[in-house]
Amino acid sequence: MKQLVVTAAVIERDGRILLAQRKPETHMGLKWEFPGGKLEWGEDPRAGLAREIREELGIEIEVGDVLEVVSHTYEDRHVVLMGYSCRCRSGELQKLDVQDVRWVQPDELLSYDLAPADVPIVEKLLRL
Ligand SMILES: Nc1nc2c([nH]c(=O)n2[C@H]2C[C@H](O)[C@@H](COP(=O)(O)OP(=O)(O)OP(=O)(O)O)O2)c(=O)[nH]1
Repeated sequence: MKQLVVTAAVIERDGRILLAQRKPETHMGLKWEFPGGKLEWGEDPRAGLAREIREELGIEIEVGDVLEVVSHTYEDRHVVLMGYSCRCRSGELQKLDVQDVRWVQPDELLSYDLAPADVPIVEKLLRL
């Protein structure tokens, strides 16, 4: 089984959180998640997360503290998912490598069809 280290951005703006929908042809296709992706070998996690967000959404973010770290085993892979609190710095949101995006009120996050590994991150967010 492969093991992936994945970073995810919990981006807050005006009290709402950004969710992204995965493209249909990917693992967990059409599930909603916090945008981000796999780290490259040797890459600093915050730099890797800023890179992924630039590539997927065309915006620059400020990556803050770790919100939660989740270990989740899917059928074919073990994912270590690191969720960071983030803010937008500049740029216009574009759907460069995501199916869709949505700014969501925190109390509505759990009504989305989330990637299962993301649920503990949402629960942590809701406890804060
Ligand atoms: N970016 C991101 N990925 C997540 C989250 N939750 C979660 O389980 N994942 C999983 C889905 C994927 O297996 C992996 C991230 O992979 P990715 O987004 O970089 O790339 P990918 O679809 O091309 O992956 P792959 O099929 O090529 O292995 O982590 C999340 O909140 N954000």
